[in-house]
Amino acid sequence: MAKITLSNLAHTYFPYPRGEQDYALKTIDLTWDDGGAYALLGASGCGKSTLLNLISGLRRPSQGRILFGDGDVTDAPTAERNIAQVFQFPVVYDTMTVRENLAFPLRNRGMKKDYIQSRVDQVAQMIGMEDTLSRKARGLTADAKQKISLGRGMVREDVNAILFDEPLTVIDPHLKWELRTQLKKLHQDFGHTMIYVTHDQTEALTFADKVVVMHDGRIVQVGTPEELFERPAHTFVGYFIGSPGMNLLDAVIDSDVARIGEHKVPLGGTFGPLTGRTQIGIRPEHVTVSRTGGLPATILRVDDVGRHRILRAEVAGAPVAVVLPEGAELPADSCRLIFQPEKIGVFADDWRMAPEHPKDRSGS
Ligand SMILES: Nc1ncnc2c1ncn2[C@@H]1O[C@H](COP(=O)(O)OP(=O)(O)OP(=O)(O)O)[C@@H](O)[C@H]1O
Repeated sequence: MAKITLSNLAHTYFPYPRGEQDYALKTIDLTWDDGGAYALLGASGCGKSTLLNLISGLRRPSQGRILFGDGDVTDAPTAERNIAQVFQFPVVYDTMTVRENLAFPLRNRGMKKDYIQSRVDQVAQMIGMEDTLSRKARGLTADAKQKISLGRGMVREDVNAILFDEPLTVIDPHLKWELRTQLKKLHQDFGHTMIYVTHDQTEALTFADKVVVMHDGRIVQVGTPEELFERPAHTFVGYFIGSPGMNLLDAVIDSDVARIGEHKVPLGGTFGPLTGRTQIGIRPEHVTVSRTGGLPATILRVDDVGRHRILRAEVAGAPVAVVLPEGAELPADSCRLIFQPEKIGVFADDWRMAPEHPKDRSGS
C-alpha cells in the first residue's frame, strides 16, 4: 500500500485545448493518505471517472505527475500500478464458478493454492457468497455478479489502492445499505486505501472518513462529512451536501452585517471588503421561524418528509428552506425568518470567506 500524490495534474480529451474550458480536469494537487477511506463525490460529468482512470493508469494525464509513495508512476502501465478497480457494472467470467472468479486475480499473480483457497473463502464470507462458491456465474442476478466484482476487487492483499467507480449502481436499493456498511467494515479490517466514486451524498458520507468533493473539473473541498456540512468551502458543497441543501442568498456584505434589500442580517464575524458576487449561506437546520424579528418571508408550502417537515419560503425572491421543529405552528402565508449568525457562511464568487475577526461574544 502507498500514499498517492497527484501533483499539478490536469487532463483534457481535446488534442488542441483552447483553454481551461476544454479540460475535464483542471489543475489538481492532492494527497491520498495510505490506508484512508475516501469518497470522491460530485455531480455527473464533473470529472470523477477521469480522475480514477488517471490514477489506475487507464489514461495518461495531459499534465502533471502521479506518485505512489515516492515512486513516479505517471508513465507506468496499469499492471505495474498494483491497483484494483471495481466498475459500475459487473465484470465477471460467466463460464467460471464464483470461486474461480474470486481466485482469478490471485492465480494471475501466481499465489500458492492453499493461500488462494483460504483467501477466497474469507472474501466469500465477507460478501455473503460462501454458499454459492461452486455455482457458475452465469445465471446469477446482477446483484450477485456485482458482489463478485466487489470481492474480486478486494481479494488481493498487496494492492496499492482499491478504486470503486459507482459500484452499487446495479445493486437493489435494500442491499445497497448492507453492502456499503460491509465495505466500511472491510476497510476497517484490512486497511487498504480505498477511493469510492459516487454522486450520491449518502453513499459518500456513510462510507468515507474523508470526502473529496469535485465540481466542474476541480476539487472544491476535502473534508470529513461534518466539515462539509458545517463549513462548506464552496457554494457547490453547500447545496450538494445536506437535504435540502444550504440556502444561498445574494447579499451585500458590510462588515458584520449582510444587507438583503433593505434588511440587515447580523453575521458571526467582521468581514473586510469583498469583490465579485457575494452571498450568504445558511443551512435549513439553522433557520428559525419567528413572528416578530427577522427577514420577512412568503410561505410557499410545507413538505412532510417523514422525519420532519420542511417549510419552503421565499425571501427577497430567493427560495429558502427551513427544517421545522416538531409541533411547530405556522402562520398562514407569511412569517419572519431568523438565521443563526454564527452558522452563516459568507461566499465571494462561490468561495467561502473567512472573517477578519470573529464576533466578540462578550458583547463588549
Ligand atoms: N472519452 C472521452 N472523450 C471525450 N470526453 C470525455 C471522455 N470521457 C469523459 N469525457 C468528458 O469529460 C468530462 C468529465 O467526465 P467524467 O466521466 O470523468 O465525469 P464523471 O464525474 O465521472 O461523470 P459520471 O458520474 O456521469 O460518470 C465530461 O465533460 C465528459 O463529457
